[in-house]
Amino acid sequence: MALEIDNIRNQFPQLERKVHDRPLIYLDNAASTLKHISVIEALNNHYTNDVANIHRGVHYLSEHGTIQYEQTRDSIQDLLNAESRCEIIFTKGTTDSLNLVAASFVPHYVKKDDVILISTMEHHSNIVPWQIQAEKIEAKVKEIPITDDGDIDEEAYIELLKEGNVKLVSMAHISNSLGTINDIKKYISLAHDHGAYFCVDAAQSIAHEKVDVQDLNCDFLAFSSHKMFGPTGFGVLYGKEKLLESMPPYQGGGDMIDVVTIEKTTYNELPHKFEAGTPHIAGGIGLKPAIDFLIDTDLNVIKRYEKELLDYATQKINEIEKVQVIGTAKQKASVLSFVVDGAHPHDLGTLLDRQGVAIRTGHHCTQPLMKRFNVSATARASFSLYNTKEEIDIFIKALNKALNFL
Ligand SMILES: Cc1ncc(COP(=O)(O)O)c(CN[C@@H](CS)C(=O)O)c1O
Repeated sequence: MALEIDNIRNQFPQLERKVHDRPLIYLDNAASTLKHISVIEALNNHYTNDVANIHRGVHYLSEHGTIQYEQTRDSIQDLLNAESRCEIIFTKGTTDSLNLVAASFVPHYVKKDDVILISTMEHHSNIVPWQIQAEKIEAKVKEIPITDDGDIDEEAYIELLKEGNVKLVSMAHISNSLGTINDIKKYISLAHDHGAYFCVDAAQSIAHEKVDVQDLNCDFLAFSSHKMFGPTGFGVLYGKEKLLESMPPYQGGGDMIDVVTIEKTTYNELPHKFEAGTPHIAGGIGLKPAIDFLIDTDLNVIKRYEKELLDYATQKINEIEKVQVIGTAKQKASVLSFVVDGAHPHDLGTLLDRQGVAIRTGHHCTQPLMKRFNVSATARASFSLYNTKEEIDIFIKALNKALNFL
């Protein structure tokens, strides 16, 4: 089965627009993807016809909204092949999900001098929450080094596990700065062999390849709605049921309680124990059509197509003198980071923008990784299933024009 690109592109209205009087060439999908038309329609319909609070109302609008919101949970359970719907916790996004695990799991499972392992390539939201919690209990956050290609240094990883006291490993499935696809199924098994739990940052993989949490056997997995064609401000934490049952609540408030007295409170069952207060109802309802679109489009087909785009873009950019691609792992997803001698990424990004091409420039919230490669920033093009080789040709032509200008 091949992607019908013209049909796909017609489902993303933003592709119609121009910027600086040029057709938009949107290559910043690792930051946030465009929104599928069904998501836009669902949000508009909700705010036009169905607004009400959910979970506690006894009137039609509240019950209708609750059913729609909870249908998203069922869809995510299917998407992830999770054993139970109560393993699907709704959050504000990947950052919130990782902070939830750090705030609730670490104080309960990690003690003084224990170790939390993260890799050099991690996003700041998969570094700082662990530092904040580890500091409180005098636990240690240690770094899994990466190779010059941007792969996990597997020997070093195993040595760190063998040193003992590792209670948790937290790692990106796919690097947002390098595009490296980590062999997390192997790394999860290694962590478990050494008595450690494993948290997967799936922010960059959920919309680019099939993620099966039972096959991976991960303990936690986090991702954001806005990186999979859905609304911003909404995300998911998957956690194994037994683990989530054993963890204290993340935040206190409405919905997460059973009985409240001034002296003491008992908590609601999963998943609600971790979902305090009125949630982003529209975000939850708006995410379901995005999931339906992903499942209907077939993630294996998406992965193959995006690999074609990445290989084409890499081949074309390598023809430009002075360009150095950062991130040359054998297994890569649709992220192309590069630097050019004598041209600051921000200048490149600005000149590309003037030609209608949207890429990301900067450290991409991965400052330890930038230091590892001795750069302060990179320019990053990131692709999705609605991008085309013709757009890549426009990007490369615009890049050459920018370089001639600088
Ligand atoms: C691997 C990874 N992990 C966590 C996050 C945070 O996602 P939030 O939805 O912001 O919570 C991101 C978001 N990376 C964006 C913004 S810096 C990028 O341009 O690369 C990510 O890529």
